[in-house]
Amino acid sequence: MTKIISNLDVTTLVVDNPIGKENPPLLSLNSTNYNNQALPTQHLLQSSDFEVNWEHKLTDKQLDTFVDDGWLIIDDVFERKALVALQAESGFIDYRDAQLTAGIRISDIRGDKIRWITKDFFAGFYYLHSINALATLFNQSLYAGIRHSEAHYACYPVGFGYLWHSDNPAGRNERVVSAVFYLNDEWSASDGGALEIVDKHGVHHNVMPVANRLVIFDSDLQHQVQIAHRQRYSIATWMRRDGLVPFIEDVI
Ligand SMILES: O=C(O)CCC(=O)C(=O)O
Ligand SMILES: [Fe+2]
Repeated sequence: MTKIISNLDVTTLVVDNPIGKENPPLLSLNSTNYNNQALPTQHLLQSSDFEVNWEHKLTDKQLDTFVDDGWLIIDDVFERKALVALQAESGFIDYRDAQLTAGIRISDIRGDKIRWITKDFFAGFYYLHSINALATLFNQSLYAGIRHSEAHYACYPVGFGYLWHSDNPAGRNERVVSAVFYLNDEWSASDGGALEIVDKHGVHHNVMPVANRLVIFDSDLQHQVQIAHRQRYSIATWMRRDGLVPFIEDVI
C-alpha cells in the first residue's frame, strides 16, 4: 500500500468535528441507481472507492492528443460514491480567499475561495492518491517527470471568475500538468463559469464544469474561468516536477 504526501500541514481544519480519519463520512445515498451501480444506503468510504483504471480511461489516442494539443477531457472519472463524497467534503469546508503565490490577495484577478487538501481531508486525500496514479501513467508514457502533486478545493461565488493566466508564474516551471475536477450537478451553459483554454495551436475551447469531469492541460497554457452565475465547485490540481514534498511514500 502506498501513501500520498502532498501539501501536508499547509492548513489545518477549523471546523468542529471535521470529517477525517477519526470521523469518516457516512454517505446517505438514496436508493436510485446511478449508471446501474446499486449502492447501499450507507457506505463507509475507502481508498478503493477512488481507484481509477487510468490506462483504461485514457486511450493512446487521447495521450497523443494531449501531446499535440496540450489538453484533454476525461468524463465519468469516479464511481458515484467517490463523487458524492468529494461533493460533500467540498461543501462543508470553510474556504479562504485565494491568494496568488506572492501571498497578495488580488480579488479582481481571481474570485475563488480555496482550501488546500492535506492529510486531514478524507475524500480529497483519496482523490490525490488517485491523481498520483495518473501522474505515474504520465511519467511512464510521456516521461513527464512528475514528482509530487497538490490540490485545493475551490468555490467560485456567483459573479466571480479567474482572469487569463498560466499556472506557472513568470520565470517558474515547477507545475507540469494542471488538472481540474468538477463537482457541479446539472450545470448548463447559462450558468457561465466555463474554463476557457487556449490550446498549443492557439485555438480557444470552452469546457463546462460538469460533475465528474477532469480536464487536464499543460500548466503553461493560458486559460481563464468565465464569470459563474451559480456557485461553482471544483478541485484544482497540479502535478509538479519539484520534489519539495515527496511524491509517494511507501508505508507498508
Ligand atoms: O476551475 C477551473 O476551471 C480552473 C481554475 C484555475 O485555472 C486555477 O485554479 O488555476
Ligand atoms: Fe489556472
